[in-house]
Formats: sequence, structure tokens, C-alpha cells
Amino acid sequence: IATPRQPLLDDPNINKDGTFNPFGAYKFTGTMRPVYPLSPRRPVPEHIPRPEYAEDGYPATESRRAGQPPRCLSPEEQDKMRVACRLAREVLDIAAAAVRPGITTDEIDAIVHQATIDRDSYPSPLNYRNYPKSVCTSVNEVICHGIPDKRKLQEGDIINIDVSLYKDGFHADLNETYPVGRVDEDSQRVMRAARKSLDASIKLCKPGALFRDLGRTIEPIARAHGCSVVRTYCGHGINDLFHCSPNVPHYAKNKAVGTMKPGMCFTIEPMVNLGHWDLEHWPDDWTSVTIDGKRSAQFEETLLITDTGVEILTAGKPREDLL
Ligand SMILES: O=C(NO)c1ccnc2c1ccn2Cc1ccccc1
Ligand SMILES: [Co+2]
Ligand SMILES: [Co+2]
Ligand SMILES: [Co+2]
Repeated sequence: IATPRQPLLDDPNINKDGTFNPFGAYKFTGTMRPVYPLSPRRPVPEHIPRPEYAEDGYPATESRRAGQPPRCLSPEEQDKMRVACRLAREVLDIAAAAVRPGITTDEIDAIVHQATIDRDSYPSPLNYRNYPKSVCTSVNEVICHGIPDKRKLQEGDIINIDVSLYKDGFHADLNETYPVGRVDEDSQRVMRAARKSLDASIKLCKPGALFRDLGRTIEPIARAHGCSVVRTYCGHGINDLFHCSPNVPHYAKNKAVGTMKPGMCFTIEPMVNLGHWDLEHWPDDWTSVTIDGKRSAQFEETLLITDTGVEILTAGKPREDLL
């Protein structure tokens, strides 16, 4: 009789139970696992204008402009931001419509990639600091920057889809967290906390408002839902650059610099956790996960400060399931 296949005892990529663990000795915090191989890099047609980092992965102008005050866009530039953000919202809604048990996050990447180039736009995450895909798909305990792979979504999962695109010289950036089929109360609670805290912070935005005041509105709402606020990643300025000043923390008592002025564009993108606020990274160097394996939700909008208040450039329909 054949001897049962013994996993190679000294192979760190094979667990005791014989399952394959591509990260060697890394101890996962929750149930999510990468499912490799990643699909080949998706091409972008030559005729589509691309950001400077598309070739070598390095956003040189972002480094050069670091530390400078946020840009105030001209009316013409504001209109270009409006167009890019409307297109990005269309792309996110197309991806959201495809969410169901059985679809892989790689298939969502293909949908986002195609919808983006159909709009003569470049998918901003692709090769940004060498990021390998056109969208971030962050499931369950993954907080952000999840890489689309061969894992099939399961009934009861929650998935954040973070779309960014580049059109006519300007970036747009938005995300939402969606239920996959029916999800439990905790998952609904953390999604609701993220959405409501974002909406409340947007209401504060107008000329003269301080960036550091947004967290004092976001964090109490997250806490009121029994949740915590991630501190490592913040909202950011966005315009001809994907990420630039201002830095926009989502937690209370932060030291963010600056005052909102007409023509400024930036994101607010609170990441809210059911458990502890802290995160760690998988050995893929991208994927951020909660340290306790509990779930996380995020929502993001790109905003424009106008003379009288704020315009949500990436605005979509209200989420009936989160009211
Ligand atoms: O604002 C963002 N999303 O809302 C955002 C910020 C920074 N990097 C990002 C994104 C999206 C995709 N990447 C690519 C990436 C680059 C380095 C480390 C991990 C991921
Ligand atoms: Co993000
Ligand atoms: Co984003
Ligand atoms: Co962003």
C-alpha cells in the first residue's frame, strides 16, 4: 500500500496539516490567505496617457513636492477633477455590481481594469510603487491594499474595492465596503460605522476648516459603534498627483497641519476596525491586516473645497443597507 504523502517536514511553506502557506513561517492573524499565482500584469493601451510612475514605479514628482502646502486648483483643473471622479465612480459601481459568492478578486481586477481603459483612463494603482494590480480588494480582516488574487468571495464576506484612476492629467480615488450576500451583525455594524463617520466628517469641510478637526468627529462615531480607528493610513491630497499634501488623519487629537482653502482636493478614507486599531503587513509587503484578525471596513471619497463649502466629486447613491 502507498505510504500517505508526508508534507516535507522542513518545508516552511507547508503547514502541519499539509496546507500550503506561501509566506513560510508567517503567522496569519485571521482566516484570510493569499491564493496564488497572481495573474499576469494587465496591459494598458499605448494611446492612454499614463502617470510618470507607470514605467518605473517611482512617483518622482510626489517626492519633489513633499512638504509643500497643498495645491489650490484653477477652475479648469477643478473641472478635470470632476470628470476623473465621475468616471472613477462609474468604474466602482460596475465592480460592485459584479460582487457575489464565487467571483475571485482577480476577476474584479479584470473588470476594473477594462472599465478604466474603456474610459480612456489609466488605473492609478498599477505599478504605483510597483503595486502589481489595477485595484485594491480588501476582504474581511484585510484593512487596505489587498492584492486581487484567485480567492473566490464567500457568502458572508465583506469586501472593500478601492478604485483610483488617472484621466487628462488628474487622479480620482474612492472606495466602498460591500457585503457578499448576507453578512452578520458585526460586519454590518463596522460598515455602518465607517460610512457614518465619513459622512459626518465631510459635513465639516469648508474654507477655513482645519484638517486636524476631522478626526475629532470620526473617532467618536466609530467608538459609538463599538469600533476603533486605524492610525497608520490617512486621507491625502489628490490632484495631478495620486498622493500629496495634506495628510488627513482619521483619529482624534492628531497634529495634522493646514487649513482648507477653495480649490483644494483631498480624500477622507476612514478605516474602522471591530477590534484593536493596530495593523500589520503580510510578507507580500502590501496587504495590511488587523492584528487580532477581526474585520475592518473603509469608505473613501475625493472632495473639492469650494468657496462656500465642499463638493463630493466621487459621490454615489446612498447605501440603503447602511442607513
Ligand atoms: O490612497 C490610497 N488608496 O485610497 C492608496 C494609498 C497608497 N498607496 C496605494 C493606495 C492605493 C493603492 N496603493 C498602492 C500601494 C503602494 C504602496 C503600498 C501599498 C499600496
Ligand atoms: Co486606500
Ligand atoms: Co483609494
Ligand atoms: Co486614497
